[in-house]
Amino acid sequence: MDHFSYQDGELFAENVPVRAIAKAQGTPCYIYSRATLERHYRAFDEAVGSHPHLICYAVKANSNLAVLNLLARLGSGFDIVSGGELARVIAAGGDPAKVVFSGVGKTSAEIRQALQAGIYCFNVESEPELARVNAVAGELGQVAPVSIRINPDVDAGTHPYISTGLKENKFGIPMARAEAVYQQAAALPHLAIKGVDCHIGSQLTSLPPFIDALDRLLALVDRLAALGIELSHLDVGGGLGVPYDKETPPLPAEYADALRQRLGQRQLTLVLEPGRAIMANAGILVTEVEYLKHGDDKDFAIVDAAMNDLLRPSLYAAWQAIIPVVPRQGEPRSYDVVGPVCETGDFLGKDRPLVLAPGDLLAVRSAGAYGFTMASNYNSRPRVAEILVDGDDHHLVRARETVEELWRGEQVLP
Ligand SMILES: Cc1ncc(COP(=O)(O)O)c(C=O)c1O
Ligand SMILES: N[C@@H](CCCC[NH3+])C(=O)O
Repeated sequence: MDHFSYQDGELFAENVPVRAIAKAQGTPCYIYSRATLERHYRAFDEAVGSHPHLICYAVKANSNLAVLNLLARLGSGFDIVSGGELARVIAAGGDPAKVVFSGVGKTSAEIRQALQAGIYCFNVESEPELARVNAVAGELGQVAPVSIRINPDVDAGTHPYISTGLKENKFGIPMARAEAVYQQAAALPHLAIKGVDCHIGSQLTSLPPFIDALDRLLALVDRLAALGIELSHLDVGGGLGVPYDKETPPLPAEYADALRQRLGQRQLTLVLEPGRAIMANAGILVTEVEYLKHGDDKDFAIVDAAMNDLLRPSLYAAWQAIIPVVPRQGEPRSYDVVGPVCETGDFLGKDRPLVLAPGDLLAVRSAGAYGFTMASNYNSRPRVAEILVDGDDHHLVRARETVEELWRGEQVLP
């Protein structure tokens, strides 16, 4: 359930007609629902319940400051993958002491920034990174909290570009090296071992891969304890999928129950890094039909949003529902919904049965995660506005870029 629904023949975001927002703010625009994102966060938090836990929302899914601020106010921690994301979390009022730092390519400057901010833990992804974190912490006279990200070699059964827990993927340290790397970490003076981490991929729609990975991690926790290395937390990453179409992923409650059962009596703090499951269905992308073009083989609806605004369909052949903001009566035609960008791969959806006229508004659903954050300025297109709906109100939480902003910092030769 989300808070985008038809009432009186038109699409509403919570209690506000989408048409009114588009009129006030122009199109394309992203619209987020506060009620939906808060409900999703609480679903995770309540599902883990009394077991000690920290939910570290994956900032890459949607890093709008207003979104981060709402999550911070609910008590959320954050999973970051760059110094830029850390800066956004802090700017939004997030608590650095609830931040985990993932990613295979942390620079020395980013490690320094995170140590100075006082983050909860680094999820270390390689042996050279372990040495680097130790060295930077030493320069600062600090001890860095670390977990090792283990690559458990589990098939997440998702799109190959977003599968991260297989041996051939760049992420984490192979299980076969795990004990040796923990022993190295234990011997380094500027590291404090806190936990173990994994993240096997995104948009997972069934429990077994999560459970399989968790079981492998728990076995490692026991082997480490036998070596005298005690961990205080276990980070299972993110990855819980959402229904874009007919998928039936487990609900946060089922997912968290399954994790808790596996943990049994162990008092390891459970860290979760959900991104998509919190934000995807808390957002839509609204776009206007500019032209209808009827070819010999195809009908095209040319809209004002494009692959630079929402990349998922082009990049992963991802399917997202496209619905009219004000449905019309009539016989549907099968449209490819395409943008103005000069690429054949620029489409938001293919073969969509729709009744359309130029000027109509369409909403691409499930666009709250990996929508705006993956947007670019390709074709010199300014990034679009983001609006947050809160009950009867809507707030512009990021203004549409101006074309002048696109060349800020650029110069011609004197
Ligand atoms: C390390 C890490 N944690 C968390 C996430 C969030 O994943 P999702 O949005 O699928 O929950 C990702 C992205 O896949 C990730 O790479
Ligand atoms: N960007 C991806 C998810 C990747 C997750 C990042 N580790 C998507 O849109 O589905």
